[in-house]
Amino acid sequence: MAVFVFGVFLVAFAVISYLSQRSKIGKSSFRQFPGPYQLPYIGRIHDLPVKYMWLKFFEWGREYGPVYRTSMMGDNFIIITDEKVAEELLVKRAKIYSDRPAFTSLFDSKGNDGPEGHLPLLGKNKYWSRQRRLSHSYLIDARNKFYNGIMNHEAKRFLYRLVNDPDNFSNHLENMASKVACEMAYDDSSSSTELTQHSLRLLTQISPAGPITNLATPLWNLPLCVNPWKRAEIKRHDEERKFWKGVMANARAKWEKGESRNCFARKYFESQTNLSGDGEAACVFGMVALMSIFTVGGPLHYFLMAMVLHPEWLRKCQEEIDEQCGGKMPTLADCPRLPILRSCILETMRWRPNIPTGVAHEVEEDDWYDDCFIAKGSRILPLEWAFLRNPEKYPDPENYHPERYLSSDWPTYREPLSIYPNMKTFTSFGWGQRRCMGQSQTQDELLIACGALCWGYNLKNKIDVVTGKAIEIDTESSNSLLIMKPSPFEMTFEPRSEKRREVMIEQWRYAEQKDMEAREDFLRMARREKSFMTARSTMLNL
Ligand code: HEM
Repeated sequence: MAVFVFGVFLVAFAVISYLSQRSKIGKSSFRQFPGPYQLPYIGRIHDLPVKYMWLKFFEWGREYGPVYRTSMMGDNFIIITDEKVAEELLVKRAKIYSDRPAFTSLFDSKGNDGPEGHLPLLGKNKYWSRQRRLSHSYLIDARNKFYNGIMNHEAKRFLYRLVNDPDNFSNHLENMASKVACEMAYDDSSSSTELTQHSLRLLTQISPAGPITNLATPLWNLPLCVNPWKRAEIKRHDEERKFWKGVMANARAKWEKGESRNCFARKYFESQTNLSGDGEAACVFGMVALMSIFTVGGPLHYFLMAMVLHPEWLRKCQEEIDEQCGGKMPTLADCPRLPILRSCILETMRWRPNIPTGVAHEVEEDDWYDDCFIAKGSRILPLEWAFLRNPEKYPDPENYHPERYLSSDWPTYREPLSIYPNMKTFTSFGWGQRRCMGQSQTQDELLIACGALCWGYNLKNKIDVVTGKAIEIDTESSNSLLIMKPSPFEMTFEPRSEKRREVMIEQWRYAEQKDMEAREDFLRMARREKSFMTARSTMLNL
């Protein structure tokens, strides 16, 4: 019976959406964008591979031009493959191009029913606007006041872990990013592993390669008793909220005892905000923390890969660091003197972009571009993979060329090298009012982490013990989630010298000891102050 009802529903839905699409387009005397022939309702969903979907979009871009249309399951898509068009629509016309499309396999992803959602996925509503403003100001504050120390500390831990357990590098680098995020949000990194797990579950849930309901969207509306996807999402959703609210409650308890150091939670408890309460704040900080794991982890994986494949660039980074940082691990203060390192990082992110499909915006009103009609509700996809493979801006785009930022022979070269290249205008961070808020954090964290890796290690292919030959790395194989990460690969981390190995061990032991002492000193002071305040108020009440 359920299958019959579902079948009727599907057919009715297909007919209605086909007719409404036709009537809308028919109403307009304007041209339509070119694009592949669309089948009623399903559009071209059958052409889109779940794996590496961006490659198909890229191929269509070559066939149909810089802006083309397609559709899937009743949703219209406008795919942009030229950054000038993205600039025109998503930045200059941001007023109507800053909404987000709904994610079918999440409950109320746009936040129409309340504020406790996922900030990057919220529609353009009052919750998004206040949460964005708040997190933006907290991230700036963290950059100015305290995250440098956290990043340095975690980079030292990372290098130390690689000395002892190099084969597990992928987990170590994600854990480093997660610990930085947890410290920034809660002054407590003990939940970093759990945060990473929640990140992966959410990322899977919203990616085309996740549950089938992301593509076969009508399945999401089946009754709960025959809907395993919705039941799984209820579980994931509840566990995620329980986790976020749990860490927030711990942060509040710590703050109430006066034992919380600089972090987002403390700033929130101490200031007036227009959030609705701890529940909303828990979601904002949880989400910002969660956003920083795979976004930083992906480029770090690819940086390692690039350095193994291009030892000449590793050597150049090492020479630059040795000359400019006085034999020490680089810090943010060294950034202006490290253009080669910055170029290698940026080129890594161009060569293997983190979010290759880009993140879709939704247009709120009917609009026209170049005489072509864009219907209200269309999803606008700025195809990042295509922007970063534009041969005019990035000659020989398939290959790794950090020199494109270092030599005036290349179109992307810009002076002074103490400032450029940087990530400020890099398209990967999105567009207009929805542009990423983590760009500075990414730039700083990658500089510290990649700088530390080059300073500490020679990065090489792993040698097969049987054949004695180098194990090749497949640079094209990756996950197919919204945030890209390479398929597992092997490599060798060889300390640059025995002395450097000892320094990496010693500097972590020292940093760990100092961190423990700083925490204990802070606690001692906090407790002393608290007992002083208690005694004072008792005296005043006498
Ligand atoms: C390589 C690193 C990163 C890349 C490539 C990246 C990319 C993006 C992109 C493409 C968007 C959507 C922009 C749009 O809709 O036009 C976005 C949004 C966002 N990013 Fe990032 N991101 C990165 C790192 C981070 C980090 C570390 C954080 C954490 C602080 C972060 C927090 C956010 C937030 C909160 C949004 C939502 C903005 C909104 O919807 O208003 N991102 N990011």
